[in-house]
Amino acid sequence: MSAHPVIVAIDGPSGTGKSSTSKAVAARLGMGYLDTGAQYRAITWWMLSNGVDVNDPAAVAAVAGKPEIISGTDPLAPTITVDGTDVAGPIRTAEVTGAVSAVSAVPAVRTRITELQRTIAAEAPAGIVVEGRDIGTTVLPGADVKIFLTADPEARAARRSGELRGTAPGAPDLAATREALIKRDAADSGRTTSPLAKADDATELDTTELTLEQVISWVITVVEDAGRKQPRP
Ligand SMILES: Nc1ncnc2c1ncn2[C@@H]1O[C@H](COP(=O)(O)OP(=O)(O)OP(=O)(O)O)[C@@H](O)[C@H]1O
Ligand SMILES: Nc1ccn([C@H]2C[C@H](O)[C@@H](COP(=O)(O)O)O2)c(=O)n1
Repeated sequence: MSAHPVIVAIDGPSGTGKSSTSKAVAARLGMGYLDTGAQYRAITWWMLSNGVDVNDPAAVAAVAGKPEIISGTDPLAPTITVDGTDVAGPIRTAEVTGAVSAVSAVPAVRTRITELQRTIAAEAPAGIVVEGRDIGTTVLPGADVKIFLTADPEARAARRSGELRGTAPGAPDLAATREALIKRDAADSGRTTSPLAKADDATELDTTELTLEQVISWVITVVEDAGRKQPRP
């Protein structure tokens, strides 16, 4: 038996497979799952819905504490609400995707969301897989397992493009998708506060040539090894 519930941090750029991998690992190991990108999207959705200028950091900071964001951590049915409204669909629109990097760069937003993330992780009874951009570096620097997923932009764009074509008529083509994800990664890596970065003690896995199932199996092995290494109570 583990001394404490295992905490797993999975970071990386957009489209590297963080969500798909984290959900599957958490489901198979009976752990919780937290999509931190969904939280930043939720606060961005609230700003847009309330007429806040998302390109004005002071305006965003002034109201960052207002929305109540609640994340459900069942990996088989993750949920996200803002002030009681289910926003799982609306946070995936192009408008939110286009604004989320600006909103998530505001320090007051990061402080607020980081606090939520730490509380959720600390209260997860069976451990949790938390995925995002700064989990291993800033949110949970003491995580038991830290993984940083990468993949080349072509592979990531092809994955995203296929996904968008399946769900959105008139979705952008491969080149536009590639440009958009490179632009978002640059904004997320270039911000001053808690940028997208690999923690020094994270293990990097390039998923370009791997199937999703291969990535999931590799992560499960790493997590199980970490669980075995924990001191017995
Ligand atoms: N190794 C893989 N091989 C092929 N397709 C993959 C692989 N990993 C993930 N995918 C697919 O790529 C798409 C993007 O994956 P996912 O949403 O998990 O990435 P992400 O890193 O969480 O992205 P974001 O940060 O933008 O939310 C999904 O359609 C997923 O099924
Ligand atoms: N830990 C995190 C998670 C996400 N973000 C920001 C930056 C991303 O572009 C955006 C959306 O994330 P996605 O849904 O694509 O995973 O949220 C962040 O700053 N820190």
